[in-house]
This record gives sequence, structure tokens and C-alpha cells, in this order.
Amino acid sequence: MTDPLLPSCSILLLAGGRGQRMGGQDKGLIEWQGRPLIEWLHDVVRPLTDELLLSCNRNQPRYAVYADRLITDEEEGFPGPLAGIRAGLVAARNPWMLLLPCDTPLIDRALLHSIYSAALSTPDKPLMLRRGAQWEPLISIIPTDLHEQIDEYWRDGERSPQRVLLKLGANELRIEPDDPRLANINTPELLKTGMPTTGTSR
Ligand SMILES: Nc1nc2c(ncn2[C@@H]2O[C@H](COP(=O)(O)OP(=O)(O)OP(=O)(O)O)[C@@H](O)[C@H]2O)c(=O)[nH]1
Repeated sequence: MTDPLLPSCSILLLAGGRGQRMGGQDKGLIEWQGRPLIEWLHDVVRPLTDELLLSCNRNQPRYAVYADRLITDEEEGFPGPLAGIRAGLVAARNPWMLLLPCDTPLIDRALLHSIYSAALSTPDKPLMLRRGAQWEPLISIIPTDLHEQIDEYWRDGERSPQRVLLKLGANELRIEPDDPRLANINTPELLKTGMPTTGTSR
């Protein structure tokens, strides 16, 4: 059975970070288990959307094969993930935008379908994954017409995706704290392991 599209939903892969803990390497392009991290995400999400966006701030030619369109932060100097989210919301042509970080290679489609279905009941609100007590703002879905409100928070100096989504009344989808699908890779030590450990970078 093929996976159905998430109707009316763009997907944004965030790969615009500094990668400080990786010694400044472009994390999305680092290989884990023989494939660049971004490719793991790409292969999971590609069948789910008619608009795949990718936020990156360097190495654009190498990223181009993993998306329909590349997005670059408006501001220079790695202004943080909220900059990528803002740029994605402006670019997205669908009413929804689902976002994912580039360092979670074990995310699966079932989880993305669950996030999308849960969001549909409140179409004017974002929805964030919540792992135990911890919010996961970079695994979330946002109505794209909220971009002006998000821009206002940005102009007021807000830089935290989690705080912005909570101010917008985000709902939650709860997930077990040790769910292996949320494992992320953000250090050279984790890169060497066969399986990433669960833990967040955000
Ligand atoms: N567009 C954009 N995305 C970012 C920026 N900073 C982080 N991200 C993305 O947000 C997600 C989480 O990033 P982190 O792991 O916290 O930051 P990082 O820069 O990738 O790595 P560290 O420097 O080691 O913290 C990743 O998918 C990053 O690519 C940024 O300045 N712009």
C-alpha cells in the first residue's frame, strides 16, 4: 500500500544550523549509517507532500536534490530555527506546514500521519509533539496563515520556537519519552553509534 499524501500540507526540513557540536559541519549532510542525515528524512517525507521545502544556509547545490524548493534565512549568521520556520511559512503554498529537524533519521510516516490527524481538529492552532514533559517544537505542524503573528513575535525579539508556538495556543500530541523515533544525532560520538540515543538538541 502506498502512503497517502497529507492533504494541503507542505513539509519543511530544517537544516540551516551552525552544527557547533559537530565542529561546525553542515549536519544535514553528514553521513550516518552510510547516508546523509537529510536523505533519511527526505525518503520518509517525500511521498507525503506535494511541496517539500528545505531550509539551509550553505551547501545549497548539495541540498537541492532533497526538496522541491530551498529556503534560506533572511538574516545572516545562523539566527536560529525560528528564522527557518518564518521563511518556510512565507514560502509554503498549503494551509498547513509540518516541520522536522534534519537530525532525527528514525522519524516514521505513522508518526507524521498522527501529528497531521491530531492537528485537523483545531485548524487555527499549531500542534507540537510532547515527549513526556518536554515539548518538541521542531516536530510540529503550523497553520501557514499564522506567519504574520509569528513575524510580530520575531520583531519583538522572540527567538524561541517553543515559546512562540505556546503563545499561539499550540496543542500537544503526547509520545512516550523513550520513543526511539525521536532519537537525534548532534555530536560526533552519536554519529559513530549504530543507533542514536534519545535526547534533544532543542
Ligand atoms: N534555518 C535555520 N535552521 C536552524 C538554525 N539553527 C538551527 N537550525 C535547525 O534547527 C534544528 C535543531 O538545531 P540544533 O541541533 O539545536 O542546532 P544546530 O545548529 O544544528 O547544532 P548546534 O550548533 O550543535 O546546536 C536543526 O535541524 C538545525 O538545522 C538556523 O539558524 N537557521
